[in-house]
Amino acid sequence: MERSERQLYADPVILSRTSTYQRIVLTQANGDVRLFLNGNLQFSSRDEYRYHEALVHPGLAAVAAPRRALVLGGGDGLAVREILKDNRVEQVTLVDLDPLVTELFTAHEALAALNDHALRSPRVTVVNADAFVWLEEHADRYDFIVVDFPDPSNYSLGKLYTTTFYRRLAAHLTAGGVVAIQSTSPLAAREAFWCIVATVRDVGLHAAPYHAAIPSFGEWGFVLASREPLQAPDRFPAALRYLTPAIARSLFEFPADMDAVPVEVNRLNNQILVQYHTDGWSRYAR
Ligand SMILES: NCCCCNCCCNCCCN
Repeated sequence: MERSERQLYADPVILSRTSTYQRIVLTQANGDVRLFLNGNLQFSSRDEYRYHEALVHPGLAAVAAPRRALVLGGGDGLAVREILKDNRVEQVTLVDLDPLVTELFTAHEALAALNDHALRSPRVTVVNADAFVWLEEHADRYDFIVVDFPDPSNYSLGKLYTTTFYRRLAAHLTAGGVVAIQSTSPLAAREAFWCIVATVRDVGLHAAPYHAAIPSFGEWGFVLASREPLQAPDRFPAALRYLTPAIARSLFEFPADMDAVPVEVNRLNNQILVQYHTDGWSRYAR
């Protein structure tokens, strides 16, 4: 790694690799491990439990009998770790583009420890493929689907937030199934967040937006998509550090500064992307 690249990261770099798809960098300082893909933060080990509990458990708790789960993106295995806490789930399929990421989080002892060795579980199957193509080429249905991609900051990622993608997702849902989507920041990227909500609704799914405070990310947003409106969650696995049913219910309330704004729908031929700015706020752009 060149000195100029090292200077991009606040903490010492402990691992850097270039895969076919992206630059993968891990930093560590005072026990805080951070993953960056193409320079964009994906998690901080100090607070990732908040993000992954919020991403997984409200949606999973809303499924009556979740036997089969699918995770798209999330090659770090942290969302899979959360799903495995629910004993009702028998099988999890993880589809992540980059074999180098899933290998690192399976075989590198310190990294696999972060996901409780979830990717080595006999309940988990890891597939390395482009989720956009994989959904079109496979027919299986799932009770619970997690969408954990990086934010839609370029054309290749933007296609994973379009009506085309959400229609493909809907075709893989069982009748009472639920999709949980990481949806960028409703505060720092307000239009991009509500664009995801509008795009899910445009394909005929119910969308339940919610948000959580993740110190390393800021205020963060998620969307539950389903065929029928969902009941509020009333039960979670015992081993959580952040969520309780009462806290989860409060996350579905939006204060005025994050509330819905008029937005367009994101289509494959009209992508709305997030542009990061150095002031920490993002813009909504084409
Ligand atoms: N303020 C910058 C925050 C950037 C957060 N980027 C979102 C990453 C979403 N995917 C995370 C993958 C973790 N399993």
